[in-house]
Amino acid sequence: MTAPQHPWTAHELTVSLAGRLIVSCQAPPGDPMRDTETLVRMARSAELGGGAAIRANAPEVVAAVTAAVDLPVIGLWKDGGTGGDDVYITPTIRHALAVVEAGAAVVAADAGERRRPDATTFPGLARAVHEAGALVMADVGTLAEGVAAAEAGADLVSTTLAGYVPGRPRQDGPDLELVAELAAAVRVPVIAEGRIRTPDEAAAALAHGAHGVVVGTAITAPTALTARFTEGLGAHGGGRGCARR
Ligand SMILES: CC(=O)N[C@H](C=O)[C@@H](O)[C@H](O)[C@H](O)COP(=O)(O)O
Repeated sequence: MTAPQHPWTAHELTVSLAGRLIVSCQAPPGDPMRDTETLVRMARSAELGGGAAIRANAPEVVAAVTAAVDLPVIGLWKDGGTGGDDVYITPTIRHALAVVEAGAAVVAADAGERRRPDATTFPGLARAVHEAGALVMADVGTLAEGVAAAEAGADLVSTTLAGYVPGRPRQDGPDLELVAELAAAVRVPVIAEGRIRTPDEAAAALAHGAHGVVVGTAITAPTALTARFTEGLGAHGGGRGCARR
């Protein structure tokens, strides 16, 4: 196994993320932004804007982003169904080691106990990633998952899956209650992630005990952001003088 290009210690990573922004540079399947060079440009913009780390999906993108920015890259590999029953964020040790091989300083992986394509468990995956020289971010959806992930050796616990897997309602904004509960329950840094739409919400996450915040859609997803505006216009009326409702 090749050693990662940026071998960060857990302590160094913790210090570098304190109170800071991690920018998730991803695009869904079929989106015009789902292109490695485009995602690299997003990552470089995020670095220029003061981001402290980049979150990126798939080995090819992780490798390209790692080569292009001077920040720690939190890599993942989405594979499989996204229906809530299956683990799709770095579901197996094979996926995790490919992300390490691509140069990620940190591997983000679903820490849940839902269905996986093989016999991988999150504790086994965390061990394998550590042995390969990288750190582990546990993507969790509930307090219990976060506590178990920290016990299993996760270096960071992130609220990535809150509202997307069973256990928590999906809110419009971030699940700040879960952030606070996790921060009180685990000793590793808690990262607030999921549906953070504004700088105020990012600051609120820190005030609720988050060590750092991940923002994706609100920074790097023009299709979703455009749809938010077009839906807003659709809901509140048409052009001048045009009463639509
Ligand atoms: C649930 C899931 O699969 N989340 C993914 C995890 O990598 C990404 O699709 C999100 O964009 C990321 O978590 C950041 O969240 P938001 O885009 O809401 O700021």
